[in-house]
Amino acid sequence: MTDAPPPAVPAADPDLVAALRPTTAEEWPAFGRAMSRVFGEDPTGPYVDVPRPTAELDRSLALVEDGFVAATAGIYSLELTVPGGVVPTAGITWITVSPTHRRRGVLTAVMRRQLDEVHAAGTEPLAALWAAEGGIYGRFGYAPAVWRGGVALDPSRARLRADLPVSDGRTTLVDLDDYRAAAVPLYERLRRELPGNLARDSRWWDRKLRDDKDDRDGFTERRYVLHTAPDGTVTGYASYRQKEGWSPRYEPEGKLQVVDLVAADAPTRTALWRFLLGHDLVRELSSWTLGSEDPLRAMVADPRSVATTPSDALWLRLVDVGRALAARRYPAPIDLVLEVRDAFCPWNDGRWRLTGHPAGGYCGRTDRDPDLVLGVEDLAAVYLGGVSLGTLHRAGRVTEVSPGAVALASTSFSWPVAPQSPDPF
Ligand SMILES: CC(=O)SCCNC(=O)CCNC(=O)[C@H](O)C(C)(C)COP(=O)(O)OP(=O)(O)OC[C@H]1O[C@@H](n2cnc3c(N)ncnc32)[C@H](O)[C@@H]1OP(=O)(O)O
Repeated sequence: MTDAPPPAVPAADPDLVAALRPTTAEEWPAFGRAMSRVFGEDPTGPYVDVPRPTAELDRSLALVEDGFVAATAGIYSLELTVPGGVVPTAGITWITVSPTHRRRGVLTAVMRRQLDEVHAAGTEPLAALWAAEGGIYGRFGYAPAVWRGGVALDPSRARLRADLPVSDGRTTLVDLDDYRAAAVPLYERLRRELPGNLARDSRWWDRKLRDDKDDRDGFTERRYVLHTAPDGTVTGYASYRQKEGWSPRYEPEGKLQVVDLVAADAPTRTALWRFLLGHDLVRELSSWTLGSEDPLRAMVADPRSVATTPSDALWLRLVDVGRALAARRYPAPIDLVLEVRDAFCPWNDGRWRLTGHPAGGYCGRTDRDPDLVLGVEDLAAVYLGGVSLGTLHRAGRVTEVSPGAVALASTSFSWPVAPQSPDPF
């Protein structure tokens, strides 16, 4: 067993931690503009002077000095699908520190305050975020748990396999109201099957379906399609946008972006892709929404016809190791002692006995000898089943103390369906 010292984690300045406080509705115009300034964008749209309906100001944090908003942070109360269940999750957002205040430990103070408060409240064993840069959050125990595919293909060359199951339903273009009416209940029925999905109430659907011209990057407004079985049941939906383009020799160079695609079964998935790939004049079909293990690559006749550029999507942090590990299911039985290194959240640091099986899990403190030694960010990476613990072991990040423990844990932490994250927040 190796006994390497925990990685150096910046200590938070207690005065900075104490100076952070929630923002208010009156302060929102300054708070929102401070965020826009740091992200390098001009604030536009209806939510410049008032917060979006999804905002939770009581969970926000601001550092205000002489009326100047020097730092911002927020948390959304989310519900995340994990292998075999759904788990209340703190969705970390709005993280900015003014260039006037950089590298003085303000972010570290924000992370300290957020994780302490989420831990103390005891209702959210996980925290999650989308990272602006890959180097920011690892030191605080976060790791990418969902990877997105970055799919691109030329529909004039990519062919679906001839042996895919064929739907006897219909794919139809619909308006936004009909799309929403059908998509909301279908997503609600399916979201628990796919780790990485988030619960969406009407505020989050409003947000997801907003289609501001400023956000289209020259593409059309969104088009909406439903797939309906012969008995009228809606079994899938997709939304997409297009951009016209021509080469100097007047050859088509159009683009099509798939914004969303949900299918209840394989024939529906085939029908939706057949529809999307059937667009003439398009030479590049792309999607940033599909997960890195999306079935599409297995559906085409030539796997090289689908190019992928995977990148990290949802980052996860186990706020409370015991409760987080007990909240998911394990496809193969596991009974191991994990020695977890967590320098930033010492309440997690130490030995945990994990007993898991397909119907659930239990995880509690133990003083037995460990079978595996790993960092809390390694547990975050494998938690949704999208990253193999065996790979982290081969990378030198996980230490195997009991022979066979890596193979067992790798199998038990996996999940038959790879995670996806269609909702950046
Ligand atoms: C979930 C989201 O909202 S993602 C959005 C994140 N926000 C942005 O990217 C906006 C632009 N950037 C910023 O606002 C700031 O630079 C932040 C928030 C990234 C960092 O804030 P700071 O207060 O400067 O960070 P802080 O001083 O606490 O730094 C803590 C440690 O992280 C490191 N760090 C900070 N930013 C970065 C970065 N972008 N990449 C790599 N390391 C970083 C620091 O070097 C420091 O490590 P050290 O102690 O070993 O030197």
